Amino acid sequence: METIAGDAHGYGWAGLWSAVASLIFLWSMVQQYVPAQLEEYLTTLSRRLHAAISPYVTITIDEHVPDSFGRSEAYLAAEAYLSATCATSARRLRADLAAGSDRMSVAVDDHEEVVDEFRGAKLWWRKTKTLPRSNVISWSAHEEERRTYCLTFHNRHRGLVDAVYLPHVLAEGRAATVRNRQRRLFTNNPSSDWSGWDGRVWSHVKLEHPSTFATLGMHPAKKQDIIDDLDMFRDGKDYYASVGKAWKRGYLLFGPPGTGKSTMIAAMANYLDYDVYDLELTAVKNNTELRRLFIETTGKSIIVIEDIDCSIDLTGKRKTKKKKKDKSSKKKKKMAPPVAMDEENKVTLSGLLNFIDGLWSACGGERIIVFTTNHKEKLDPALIRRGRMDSHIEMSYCCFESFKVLAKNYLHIADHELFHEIQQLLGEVDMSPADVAENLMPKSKAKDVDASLGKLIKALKEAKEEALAKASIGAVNEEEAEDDDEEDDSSSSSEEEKNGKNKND
Ligand SMILES: Nc1ncnc2c1ncn2[C@@H]1O[C@H](COP(=O)(O)OP(=O)(O)OP(=O)(O)O)[C@@H](O)[C@H]1O
Ligand SMILES: [Mg+2]
Repeated sequence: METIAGDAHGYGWAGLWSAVASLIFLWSMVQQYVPAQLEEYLTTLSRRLHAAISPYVTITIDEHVPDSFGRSEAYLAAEAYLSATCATSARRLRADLAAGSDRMSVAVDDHEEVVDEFRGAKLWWRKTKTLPRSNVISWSAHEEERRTYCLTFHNRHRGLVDAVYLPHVLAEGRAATVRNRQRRLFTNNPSSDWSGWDGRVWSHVKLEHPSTFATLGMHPAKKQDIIDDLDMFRDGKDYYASVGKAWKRGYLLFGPPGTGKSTMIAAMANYLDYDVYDLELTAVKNNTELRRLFIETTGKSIIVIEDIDCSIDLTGKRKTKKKKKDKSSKKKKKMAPPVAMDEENKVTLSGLLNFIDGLWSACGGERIIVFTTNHKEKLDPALIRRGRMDSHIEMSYCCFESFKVLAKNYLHIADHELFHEIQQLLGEVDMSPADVAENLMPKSKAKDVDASLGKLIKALKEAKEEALAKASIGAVNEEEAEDDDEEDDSSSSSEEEKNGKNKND
């Protein structure tokens, strides 16, 4: 009996399997040979029937939208929202490691359903995946599988979903994406690489600079002003919209080398949690390339052009129109690089101005633009006027307040008997925070505070002596120059007298 029953059972399973296999085979044949139009017609018909009898509404959000590269923003926001809010209720999840990231992101797996509740409404999210028709040859990876989120809810919640729930999903999803993202440091690729197989105009690495406002040596009041300014900007979306301004802000950081301009940019990026686009202008051939680079930046980013006075000729045409030929204009001409003549083959001042505040800056909000320079006076006033470079921040030589921050960073001390002497010396000598930091750096693992401070005092005294020596040499030279001038004057006047005499004669 047992054997027969076992046989009957076995035959039953085999029969079932062969039936299922035949059905699958039949379905694949039907899929292959039923014309696409008929399949579409049947789908539409079944949907209409369903809509006529069901009180539920379904909204679909596709992973890829036609005529656009990459995944749709709505899909990504929905995915991030579900991962952040209701993924824990899902039984099947999919973990992934985003390129260049350390963190695993977990999302709802294919064909999994999760339930969300919002203001008393129940909403069902289901992730579906459709495979391509087997007789369609696809060249693009994302055309092979199509994923879609289907949001289903009762018809009576339609108003709520349209007006409140979907904007909520978008906002929360975007916020979750920003929270989870690995911040990146982008640099522009030379345009010869833009036509490659991936055609990327920017390359990126992880942004891992440790600088923060806490470790930045600067006067506390000035630092607080900058932090307040950044807060205003970050939370100012509605304000900028209400005054009709693009949501962007320009900072000009100027000051001698080693005073912390680049360090400040990293601190800003860390504070705001923004990406950094380090734009190397010398690698950009013309204004068209500049526009393309700008268009391919994303929001929540800081676009940086370091040493703006050296990277490019930004003197514009204004200076060529000047015809004064006095001594000082000759000097200025020597300092400035040759003026761009061929606008098609060069980034020009007007191109950069467009980049900052023209049409191109309106193609997306929440961007900060930072220029750094050691020579503010060399820049065209049009480039740095308020409204373009809204805030001009001078990064100056190390003051006592900055020194205290550096001492805390490097030696973990807030006070010391040598501080008074250092305060006096810093009042008399110009030393950059970079040089002060270098002197404070302990020589060995065991921090010898006295030795480090002693080294700094020695360096400050040497710098003071050097400055005094330079000043006395300068004074001597000036005296000599004055004497020469006097001699010239007297000789020329005696010549004039002679000439006058001759003329009179
Ligand atoms: N204000 C500061 N606070 C803390 N560290 C600083 C500061 N300024 C300089 N440093 C230190 O000195 C180094 C050089 O500074 P940074 O590159 O920011 O100077 P910079 O102003 O950008 O100089 P450059 O004009 O040459 O580009 C930094 O790595 C940092 O360690
Ligand atoms: Mg720098």
